[in-house]
Amino acid sequence: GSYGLPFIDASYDYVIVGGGTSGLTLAARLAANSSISVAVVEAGGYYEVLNPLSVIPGFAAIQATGTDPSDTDLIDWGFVTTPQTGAANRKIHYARGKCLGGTSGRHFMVYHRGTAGSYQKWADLVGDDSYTFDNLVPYFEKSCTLTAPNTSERLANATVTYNPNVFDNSLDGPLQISWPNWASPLSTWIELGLAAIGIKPGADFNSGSLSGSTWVSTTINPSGESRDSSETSFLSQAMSKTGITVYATTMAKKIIFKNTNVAGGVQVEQAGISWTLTAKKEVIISAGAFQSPQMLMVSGIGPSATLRSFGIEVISDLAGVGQNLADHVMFGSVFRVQVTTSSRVTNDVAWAAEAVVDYASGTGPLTAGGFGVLGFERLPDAVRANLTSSTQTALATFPSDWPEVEYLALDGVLGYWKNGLGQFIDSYEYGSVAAALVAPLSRGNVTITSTDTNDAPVINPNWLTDPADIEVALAAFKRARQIWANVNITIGDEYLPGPNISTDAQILDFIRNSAVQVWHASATCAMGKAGDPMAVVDSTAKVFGVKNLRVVDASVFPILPPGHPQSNCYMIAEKIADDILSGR
Ligand SMILES: Cc1cc2nc3c(=O)[nH]c(=O)nc-3n(C[C@H](O)[C@H](O)[C@H](O)COP(=O)(O)OP(=O)(O)OC[C@H]3O[C@@H](n4cnc5c(N)ncnc54)[C@H](O)[C@@H]3O)c2cc1C
Repeated sequence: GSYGLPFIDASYDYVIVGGGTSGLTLAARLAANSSISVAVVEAGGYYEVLNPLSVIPGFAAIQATGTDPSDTDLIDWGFVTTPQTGAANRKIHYARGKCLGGTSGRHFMVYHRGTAGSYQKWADLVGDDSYTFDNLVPYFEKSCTLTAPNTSERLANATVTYNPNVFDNSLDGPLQISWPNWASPLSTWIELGLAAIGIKPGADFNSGSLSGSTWVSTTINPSGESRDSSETSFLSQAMSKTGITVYATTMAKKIIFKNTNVAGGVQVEQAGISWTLTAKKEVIISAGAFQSPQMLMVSGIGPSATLRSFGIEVISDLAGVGQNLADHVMFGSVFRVQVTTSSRVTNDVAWAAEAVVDYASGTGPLTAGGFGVLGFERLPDAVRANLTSSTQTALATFPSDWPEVEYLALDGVLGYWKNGLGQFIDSYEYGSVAAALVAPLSRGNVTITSTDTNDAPVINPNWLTDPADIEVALAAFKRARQIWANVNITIGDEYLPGPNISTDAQILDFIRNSAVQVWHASATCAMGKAGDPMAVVDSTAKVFGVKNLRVVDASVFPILPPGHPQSNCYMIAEKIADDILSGR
C-alpha cells in the first residue's frame, strides 16, 4: 500500500470515506483482490503518533473520554451534544476517533457479540435471513483471531469462560481477541456481588447469548498487550500486502454525482485545497454514526425539507437519514474499597513505577482497561412486576433474550465523568458498579448546520427521554446498590451518590446529572426493506434512490444490539465486502 498524493485528481475502483473501524476493514478486504483499486480518505492521522499513550489499555479511560466539552485531544473530533433534556440539560462531549482506526483507536476494547434474538430482529427488519446469528457467525469469525487467556499471569480466582467454537483461527482474522494479563481484583469481588443477586458467573458473550457475568474478551494484542484497532490489524496487513491507497489527514467534503443519481467520486480537501477522487465502481461512506448521515445530507441525500433549507439539491429524499439514533447510557454507585484498583497508579509512585516496568514485559495492571467482569440481565420478574404496564408493554417489544441492563465493574470513580482524571480523588481506592441501559426506547437524531463537513453535525442523542427508560434506570440503579450490598470489601458508606440519596426523585436527579454515554451511537442511516419510509440502505448497504453508493459502519445497524458494538462494526464490514466481491 501507499499514501495518496494530495491535491492531484486520481481514480480508483472504490473510494471509501472514513478510515475507521468498519472503513479500514472493508478497504483491506477489497484491496486484497489485486485486480481492484481502493482508496481510503481519512481526516485523521496515526493515533500512536498523535497520542502515544492511547496504545496502552490501562490508559484508555483517560484518553479524552469525559463529558466535559473541554475534554478533547488530537485524535478526537471534539463533538458536543445539544443540551440534553433527559440529562439535566447538559451539553455533553461525545468522544469519537479522528484517526486511522477511527473510534477503535480510542475505545475501551471490550469485544463481545449481541444475542441471537437481536440478530433475528435485524434479519426481520431488513427482510434478509443472512442476518440471523448463525448466518453471521462466519463474518464475526473471519475478522478475528482468539488467544486463550494467560492463566499464569491472571489471578487464580479470575477464571475466564469462553467458547472456542465460535472463533476460527484457521481463517487468520487480522483483529486480535484476548484477555489482559491482569485481572482486576475489584472485579473478582463484583463477580460475587452479581452472583448474589442472581447474575451467575461463567457466561460466554460471543455465542449469541447475554445473560450472567463473565470476564469479557477484549481487542488487545497479546503480543505486547497493546490496543488492537482496525488500523493495527486490517490496515497494517493491507499496507504490506496490497495496493491500497490511503489519503490520511484528508477531509471528504461531498459525494460527486454523475447522470443525476450515480455516485461517481468524492470531493476531498487538505489545507483548504480541494481535489477529486473518482470512483469507477462505487463510493462507500464509513464516516461513523454522526458523519455518515452528515456526508449524505451535504451531498443531497436525506430529509428533503432539511436539504432545501440549506439550498442543497435533493438527489434522494430519504426521511431516515440522521434519525433513529440509538445509544446506551450508564450511571453508577461508587464505594471506597479495600483492594488495589487502577487508581493506585496516581497515588503510589513506587507502584506506578512497577506498573510501567511490568507493562514493558506485557504484564501488570496497565495491560487491562480498568475493568474485567461484565454482567447482563433481563430484570427479574419481581422487579418487572413493579414497572408500570406501559413500560412492561414497551419492554415486551424486545426479543426474549435481549437483556435490559448491563452491569460493569469499574476500577475508580465513575461519578460525573467530566474527564477521566476525575476518578483520581485522594489516596483511597475506589470502585464503581455501573448500570447501562441496553434496551433503551429513547431515540435521538443527527442533522447539519451547514453544507460544509468541516462544521460539526448537530448531535442530539435524546438519552433518558422515554418514560420506560426512566423506570428501567431507577430499577437498574437499585440493583447496582444491591450488588454492592453483597461485596465485602467496601469502606464506609456509599461514596457516590451517598446514602442520603434514597427517594426515586433523588436517585433520578443523580442519574440525570451524572449519566454518561457508553459511546455506542448507531442506526442513523438504518438498513431496512425497500418501501420502508425510514430505511436508508438495503440489506447489502446500498443507499436507496441512488446508484453506486453504500454506507458501511455503525450507522447502518437497523437496531443497536445489546452491549458493546465493535464486533458488529467489523462484522458488517466483512459481510458487505463479501457482497461486493460476489457482485451483490
Ligand atoms: C470512549 C469510547 C469507548 C468505547 N468503548 C467500546 C468498547 O469497549 N467496546 C466496543 O465494542 N465499542 C466501544 N465503543 C464504541 C465503538 O468504538 C464504536 O461503535 C465503533 O468504533 C464505531 O465504528 P465506525 O466504523 O462506525 O466509526 P469510526 O470508527 O468512528 O470511523 C469513522 C471514521 O470516519 C472518519 N471521518 C468522519 N468524517 C470524515 C470526513 N468527512 N472525511 C474523512 N474522514 C472522516 C473519522 O475520522 C473516523 O476515522 C467506544 C467508543 C468510545 C468513543
